[in-house]
Amino acid sequence: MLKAVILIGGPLKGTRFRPLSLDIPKPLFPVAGLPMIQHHIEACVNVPNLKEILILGYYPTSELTQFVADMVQEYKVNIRYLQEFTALGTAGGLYHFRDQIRSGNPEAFFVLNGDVCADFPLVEMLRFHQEKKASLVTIMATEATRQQSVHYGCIVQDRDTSEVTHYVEKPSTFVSTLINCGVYICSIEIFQTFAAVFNTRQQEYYNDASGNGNRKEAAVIYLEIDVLMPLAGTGRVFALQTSNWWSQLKTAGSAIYANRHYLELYHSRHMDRLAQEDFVGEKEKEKEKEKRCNIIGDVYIHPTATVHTTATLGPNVSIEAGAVIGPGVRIRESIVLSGATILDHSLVLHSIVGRGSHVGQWTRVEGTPCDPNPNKPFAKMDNPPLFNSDGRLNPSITILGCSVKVPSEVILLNSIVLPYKELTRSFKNEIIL
Ligand SMILES: Nc1nc2c(ncn2[C@@H]2O[C@H](COP(=O)(O)OP(=O)(O)O[C@H]3O[C@H](CO)[C@@H](O)[C@H](O)[C@@H]3O)[C@@H](O)[C@H]2O)c(=O)[nH]1
Repeated sequence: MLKAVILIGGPLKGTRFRPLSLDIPKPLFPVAGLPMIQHHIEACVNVPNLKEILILGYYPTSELTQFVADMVQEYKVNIRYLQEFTALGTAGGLYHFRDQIRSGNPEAFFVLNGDVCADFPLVEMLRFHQEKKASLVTIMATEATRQQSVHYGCIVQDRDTSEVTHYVEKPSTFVSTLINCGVYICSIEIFQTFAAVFNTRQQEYYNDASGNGNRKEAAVIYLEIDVLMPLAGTGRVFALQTSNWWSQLKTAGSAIYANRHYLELYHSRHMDRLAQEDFVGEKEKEKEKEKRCNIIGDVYIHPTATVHTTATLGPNVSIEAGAVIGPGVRIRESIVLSGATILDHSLVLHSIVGRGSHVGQWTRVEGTPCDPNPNKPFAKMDNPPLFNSDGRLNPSITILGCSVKVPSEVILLNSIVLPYKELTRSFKNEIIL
């Protein structure tokens, strides 16, 4: 039997996702029509013999209750949210909730960072992990560019055995272009390693009574620094390199990128989720066309959204529940959240329109894509800071927080608008507080 753990962190961790994480916990932000971590859950339920999914974080339980209930209903699998009493690090929660993870005697469990998106090769990882009899942990790994690799966990691997011989978490100088994707499968014996780290921590904690404020919280354990780094080179950690699509999902800009890739994955797994003509039977096609808007490429439209027949959506657009899209509207590479309204003939490009926001007529809402450099093989998304060194806003996607009002006939370019703001004019490269 197998289990899976999804690490979602807590409210303070989602700061780069503001203003979108102000009204919804970041792990529940919808990408391609599903809350971000529902994609993880879907990948997990497709693994044969996986009996339980535990979501670990330090968000208040009330923020996850409805989501967990919906997931249990949808996938008919045990799913629970376990709240850490404080941020315990990427392995502190695994150790703290060890009894819940070990109950039922699983042979192994997956650990997935909640802030990555991917075509998760979980079944392949399981097979690989089972072949490597000595393995305590198998890491999903991918190739990055030399420059970008240092922002990730870097892996040196024996090419013949796939053993991880050296591991450095976010090194200050180049180590390897093979990086940790934040997705693992662990044998149950890993808890002995966690226990050893925990006990050492306890000792350090009680030995350091200096009161100088440097005392580390005894229960905090980082999987990467406290477990993977010391285990590398002992023959107990392996890495499975994948060429599947993978990215971090740290910023709102990366949500647009993730949206595009998850929509693309629906081609092979969930054609029913894509608003396309292909899957309408020949006979119905003409009838359907009459009431459908114009769809270009991959588009997701929630069944409760209303889209005017003269609107044109796509490619790579998600329209969430209850959104209203007026006549002649054009939307590309964007996410329109629930209850938002886009009035007649407006244009939305590379943007996220927040929950319940309102965009007037003949208005242009436009951002700059933050895609990986297409000319560099293995390039990942950059996660640039909000401001560059001259104090200027780095061009990024345009984001409207929840319940923002944008008037008719204005242009909003590369801007971030905080929730509940009523704009009265055009803005360019600004954060509107
Ligand atoms: N439950 C819980 N989850 C946590 C905690 N701290 C972080 N997490 C979750 O663990 C994941 C990774 O945490 P970060 O601290 O943000 O690490 P990172 O910078 O993303 O780096 C990690 O992921 C990279 C791949 O995306 C890796 O390359 C890198 O080695 C490392 O594992 C995120 O989903 C985050 O929400 C915690 O205290 N408790």
